Amino acid sequence: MAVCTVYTAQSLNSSCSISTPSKSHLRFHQKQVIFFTKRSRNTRNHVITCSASDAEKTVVIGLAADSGCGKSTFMRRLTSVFGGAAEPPKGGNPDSNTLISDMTTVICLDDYHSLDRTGRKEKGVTALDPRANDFDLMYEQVKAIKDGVAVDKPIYNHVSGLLDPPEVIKPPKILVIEGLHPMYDERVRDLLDFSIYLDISNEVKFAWKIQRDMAERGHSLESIKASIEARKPDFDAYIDPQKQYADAVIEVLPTQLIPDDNEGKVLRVRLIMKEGVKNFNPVYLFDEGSTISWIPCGRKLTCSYPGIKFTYGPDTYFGNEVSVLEMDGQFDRLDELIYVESHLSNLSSKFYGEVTQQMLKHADFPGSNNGTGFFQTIVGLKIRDLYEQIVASRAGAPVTAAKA
Ligand SMILES: Nc1ncnc2c1ncn2[C@@H]1O[C@H](COP(=O)(O)OP(=O)(O)OP(=O)(O)O)[C@@H](O)[C@H]1O
Ligand SMILES: O=C(CO)[C@H](O)[C@H](O)COP(=O)(O)O
Repeated sequence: MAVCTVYTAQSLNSSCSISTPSKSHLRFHQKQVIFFTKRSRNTRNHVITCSASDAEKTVVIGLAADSGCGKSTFMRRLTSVFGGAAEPPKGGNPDSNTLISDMTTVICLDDYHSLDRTGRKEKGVTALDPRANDFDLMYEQVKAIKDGVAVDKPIYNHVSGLLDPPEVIKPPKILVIEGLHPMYDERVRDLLDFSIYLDISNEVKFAWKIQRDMAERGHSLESIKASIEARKPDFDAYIDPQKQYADAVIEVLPTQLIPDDNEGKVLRVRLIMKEGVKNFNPVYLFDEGSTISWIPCGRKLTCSYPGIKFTYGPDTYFGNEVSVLEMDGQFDRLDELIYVESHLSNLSSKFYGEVTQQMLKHADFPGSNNGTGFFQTIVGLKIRDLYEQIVASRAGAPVTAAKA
């Protein structure tokens, strides 16, 4: 008996084909709703390909980071740039990890855990281990969404530690896949139009974990230390290496402005931007390509100890040419951020002061007084610009026939 799945096409122009062992290659022109047999053990060798017209294809963004490293906060800043509030699917599983707004759908890759909490314990693997994740399904579903086809995505329930029944994800304008492994599998990586890695140094990760898990969740210092230590080998093996593939990396380190600081409160944040990425022009300070060091604490920016220092310049990162914008220190007054903003170029803002406006709007989010919030907001604007460029270039280009 064949297993049937309903795929709803986003676009009236979606073009689909199915190749089966018996009927070599059938093509469909999509009208509204299509019923297809899904590739399964019972329908061996059925391959279904279905794509929206190029102009309507979903733009896919990857955001990688370890747990507790600011992905949700970044996503809230990003969706705000697009103007809408993101909410879980209406009427769905209350423990869904998905967030939907007018323009964006954010899915959490934890939903592709193939082993639930008990399964991982029995097999002695962590959630970071590729063996605990279903990359084939992740690839098939992200590809389907990119091609304009809705999917039944599983849900990993963080409350129960179980895999819940799936939820339908319809193709949005922008799909963000966030989690531990968006750039781990080459097939998934190739689907990304832009990728970001949040690289939080161990010292800072520890400080944030203590703040959240001790203060907000009642965990003990020892248990937090033990959990970080237990994850570290797999983090080093499977998560950290993904940063080499990212188009932008936000690196968060302890400050260099306070000698031997180990509090992790004042941060040095580096925005590492790959050169030559399609539809992405790195931000620069004063003079593109030059090496600049700037302490803006004068008449226009209030700085208390230890002050603020910006640096900017070209560098290499995993063999790639990059531009790096760095901010060490923190802002005293967010409204004065406009002074810094006005010295940066290629921000992709739509009006003078947009970065400052976004920062003021979310002044209560973690990291709003330092480079984490500032650079996350800038990357949000760059993603909006990338999306608009992709859409504009598709609109200008002749519609290509879908490939089977
Ligand atoms: N920029 C920041 N500055 C200070 N603390 C931060 C910052 N970003 C995140 N945090 C701390 O880390 C915690 C986790 O942040 P967030 O929920 O955004 O991370 P996450 O990667 O989505 O976590 P998880 O994967 O566990 O859901 C926050 O509650 C806060 O304590
Ligand atoms: O690394 C993680 C990503 O968020 C989680 O630890 C993983 O998803 C397992 O979740 P839980 O601890 O709720 O079972």
